[in-house]
Amino acid sequence: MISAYTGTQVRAAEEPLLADGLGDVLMQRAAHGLANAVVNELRSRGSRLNGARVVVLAGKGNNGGDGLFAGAFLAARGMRTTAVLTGDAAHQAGLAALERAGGRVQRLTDAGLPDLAEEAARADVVIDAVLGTGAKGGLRGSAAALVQAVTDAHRRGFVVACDLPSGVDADTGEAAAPILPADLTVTFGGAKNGLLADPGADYAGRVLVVPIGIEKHLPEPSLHRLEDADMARLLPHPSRRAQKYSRGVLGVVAGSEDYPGAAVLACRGALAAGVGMVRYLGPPSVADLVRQSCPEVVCSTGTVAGNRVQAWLVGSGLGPGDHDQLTRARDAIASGLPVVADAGALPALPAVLPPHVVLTPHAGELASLFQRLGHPEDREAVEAGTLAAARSAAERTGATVLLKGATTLVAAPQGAIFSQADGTPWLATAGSGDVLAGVIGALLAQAGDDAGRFSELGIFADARWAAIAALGAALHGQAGTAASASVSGGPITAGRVAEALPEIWGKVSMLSKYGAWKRNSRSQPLR
Ligand SMILES: NC(=O)C1=CN([C@@H]2O[C@H](COP(=O)(O)OP(=O)(O)OC[C@H]3O[C@@H](n4cnc5c(N)ncnc54)[C@H](O)[C@@H]3O)[C@@H](O)[C@H]2O)[C@@H](O)CC1
Ligand SMILES: [K+]
Repeated sequence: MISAYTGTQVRAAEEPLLADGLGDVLMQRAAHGLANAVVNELRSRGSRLNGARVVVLAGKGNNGGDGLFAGAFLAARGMRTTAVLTGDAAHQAGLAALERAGGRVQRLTDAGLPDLAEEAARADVVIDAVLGTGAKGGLRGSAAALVQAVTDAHRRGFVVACDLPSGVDADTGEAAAPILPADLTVTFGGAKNGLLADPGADYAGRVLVVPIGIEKHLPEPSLHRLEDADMARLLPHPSRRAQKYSRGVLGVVAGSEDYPGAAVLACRGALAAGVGMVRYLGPPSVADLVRQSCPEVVCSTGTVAGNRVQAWLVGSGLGPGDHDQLTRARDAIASGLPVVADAGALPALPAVLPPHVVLTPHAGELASLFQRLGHPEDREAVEAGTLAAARSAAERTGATVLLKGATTLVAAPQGAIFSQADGTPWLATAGSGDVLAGVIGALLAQAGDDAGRFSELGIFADARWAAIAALGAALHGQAGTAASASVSGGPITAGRVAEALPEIWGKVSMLSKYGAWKRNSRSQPLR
């Protein structure tokens, strides 16, 4: 599991070491990690180290200090290193080290700005060390103008952000333009929340965490990302004596005369995600289409109360006029069973919900939900602060909220947050969300009552609903990526995502089987 922290949490973890006079040591470790990452990146690109041109944009705080010391390491390895001091001051020891190692120092002035921007654009590596966790707001003045000019220029090299791209808020992922998009962010002590939430993640590139010795002082992380090994442990597996009912039955209330395909795609997503059985409830014409497309699904026009299931999926492909379907959606919520509530169900639900209801809005739907709750926010505001929006929606509704996007965030009402970014932009295609709802519904039906499986990973009680939704987002994202890879990175349809999912499930599960094999391989043979 990848853990992330607010800037404040990381700074608090540094405190005991700073109190012991180890501030310089921490900075050396950070700078060394940064310089190593630059060297590795140059090597992996087949570039020569000796003579490589490095430009360090250095602010006046400790982030600039990290950048200057890293520049000193690189200059000592024979790289032509220039530090551009963007503020009215600079970290003195870092500056001295850089100069001792043979680096050049330039102070940023309005007159010199075009030449310095040109030098950065021509460099093999630009290190962005202007602002770190101590920043208040974004870049200003000539530093902002320089970063804008370097961003606009046709660059030949790559950009490495020191701790985080300057202008990204470490705690929230909010982005104050201009920001130099990084190819790689080297972050110290622990990942920052803002690197794993949009829009900050847009600027971070790959994220590398460099340990600096504060790790044992870090508190509980404020954000988690499931990795394959976690997924392997969380994915349900049928017991030897399983039968279809014991494996979990999902009831699906989706699709309408106007959007019948949503029902089919939701059912296909659920069937691909290991559920024992899918029961579909909806209008006769949609039920007919579901029967033809997915003969495995048991269809009826009945009521929620008349169908025995372990979880419900409601809302995909429903409009405000679909009264019978919306009544079923509300009945499903009232049943007390786990529910994934998507799309058309979102405006029709009670204002206060339990954590085992998982809402799956995109940014526009979340903005509408806020308006309905009397807290007007527009889509742009949600997109500008996805972490805060997801968290606030979960707090206000009491439900688990999954906010769809390039980075999908899942917020539990008690505060746990998961961030998954396993997908491809090709997943932004009609019907993709219906498949996702199906996958999450299937997981709720199979794993909802298995709290122990989650507590083994330190995910307790009501946070498990968020973990299930994050697991669904990860499977769906990986399936989309695999589907696109199977057509050499080309476009995909939602149906292909469902088709690709069982193999992703199998591959991820092999990780846990491999773990079991390793354990067995150390034990005595049976005969
Ligand atoms: N505290 C420590 O011991 C360590 C800190 N580290 C580095 O230090 C960074 C944090 O350092 P600082 O607390 O000095 O903060 P920053 O380096 O993020 O910058 C804050 C400095 O810039 C000024 N400033 C704040 N907002 C600004 C803005 N919008 N525009 C222009 N100037 C602004 C502040 O007055 C302050 O001088 C981390 O991100 C990390 O890179 C690492 O060296 C590891 C150890
Ligand atoms: K930075």
